[in-house]
Amino acid sequence: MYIVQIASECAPVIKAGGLGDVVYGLSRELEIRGHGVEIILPKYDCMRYDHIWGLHDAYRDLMVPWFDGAIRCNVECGWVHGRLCFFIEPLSDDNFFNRGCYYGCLDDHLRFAFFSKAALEFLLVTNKRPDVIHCHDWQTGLLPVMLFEIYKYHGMANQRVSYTIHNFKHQGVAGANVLWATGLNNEPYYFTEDRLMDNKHSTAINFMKGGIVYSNFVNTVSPHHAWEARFTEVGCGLGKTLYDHQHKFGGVLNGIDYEVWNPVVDRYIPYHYSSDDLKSKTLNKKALRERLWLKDCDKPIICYIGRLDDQKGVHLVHHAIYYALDKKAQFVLLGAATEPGINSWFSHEKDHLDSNPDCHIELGFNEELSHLIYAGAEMIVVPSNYEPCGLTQMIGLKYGTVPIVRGVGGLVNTVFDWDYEQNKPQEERNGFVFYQTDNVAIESAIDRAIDLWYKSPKLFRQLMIQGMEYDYSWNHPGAQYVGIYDHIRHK
Ligand SMILES: Nc1ncnc2c1ncn2[C@@H]1O[C@H](COP(=O)(O)OP(=O)(O)O[C@H]2O[C@H](CO)[C@@H](O)[C@H](O)[C@H]2O)[C@@H](O)[C@H]1O
Repeated sequence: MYIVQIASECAPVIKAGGLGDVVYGLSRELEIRGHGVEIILPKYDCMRYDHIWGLHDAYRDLMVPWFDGAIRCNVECGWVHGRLCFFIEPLSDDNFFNRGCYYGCLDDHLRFAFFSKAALEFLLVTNKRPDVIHCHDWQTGLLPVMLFEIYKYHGMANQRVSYTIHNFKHQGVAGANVLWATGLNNEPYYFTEDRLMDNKHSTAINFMKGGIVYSNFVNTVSPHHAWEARFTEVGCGLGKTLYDHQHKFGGVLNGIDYEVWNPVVDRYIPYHYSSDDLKSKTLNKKALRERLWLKDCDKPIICYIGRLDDQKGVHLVHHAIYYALDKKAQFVLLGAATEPGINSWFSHEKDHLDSNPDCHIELGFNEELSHLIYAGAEMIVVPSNYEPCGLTQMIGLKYGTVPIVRGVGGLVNTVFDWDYEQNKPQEERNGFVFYQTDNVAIESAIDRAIDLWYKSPKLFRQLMIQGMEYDYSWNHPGAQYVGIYDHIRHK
């Protein structure tokens, strides 16, 4: 099959969070399975050019219709760790992707509507006719709308779209001007409940809803979150739309790329190790302490790695820091906040804890450091309010870093409580799970983990090894996506 992934991120060249990991890891798995894969991305000024090999012109002067005129684009292509990527660069005063950031601009809806339109134009004029176009998140939600309402009539009638939702919170809710910009000119036609009209604001359109309505198959990134999105408030207003389209909606658990996230081969950690040899994990712990100026002592290290965002349960992350320190553990946090309030809150905590020899707070995005933290820490907290899949607990498992998670979304599908899991025997349990959102809930899970570390080191070690032996690679999800592609191709 010939598959084109269209997304706003692809790790490690463009990565703000887990979306980037998934686009890269899934593409690699599909290639291993013998399929042809290309990836179309925006050409941001701030992407990691050092991860692109052989960047060169692929198409010049691509004219992309936009409002009453057109925007001229160049398309460049190069290899990102073996994956063929096309980067779209619009050349207009809008400067859509030359802003020193990936997201967070007031006109994000226009930036990514344009990107989706440009990606389709590029496929059209270069005669690329993929069997499946795989779109991701709200940024590309309008792409299937444009494909089936416009491009289908210009020679792209056989293309099918698979649409993956990584986060229901950000849906791309915008005014009608986007319709005019993208050539979806018939406003009354699109402004209906069964098409693009936002379920909460009847004067707005919703990109993600468009993706759900128009794509041939829609999925979110774990089976449990697929259920939550339909039946609870975490669908953020799209539950009814998902219900109406339930025949083509499901949950596919993400994988982890074990070429990138694997302590046996990880190129960012000083000591490689596997479940047979955990001594080298201790050497990484020492290296982590040296790097972050933490005291060398007989305490476990608990970490948090992730965006600092309401979704991630920042109040519990904050509480976990002080609670862990109180319970004779060290704490390392690596995170970036886009919201100014959360950013200044954690900056304040960083200043406050700066001289504490048991704690390090690193604010910002640092891919390399994240690998050393996964390798050096013994526990990772993931106290999310909601979590479509969650990659950090799966990476933690692979590195023998025991997850302490809140039982929501994909965390339910991947972490099984050492003490209380009913459906797995003791030798298949791999972490600690709590359910409520209050401090007491996370405290009791942290207590159980720290107690096991101090009082029963052999059992803690066994728990680490059990986690490392889980297979959360792309192997299984890769097969599921191929099944989906096959299904929609033959419909
Ligand atoms: N400051 C930092 N420095 C370095 N690395 C950092 C970092 N902050 C985060 N990361 C890395 O980014 C990734 C985050 O993965 P998450 O599963 O938490 O994704 P996120 O919530 O962004 O995405 C959404 O999409 C993913 C993919 O589908 C879903 O798993 C998830 O539930 C959903 O919310 C991990 O690889 C992590 O190591």
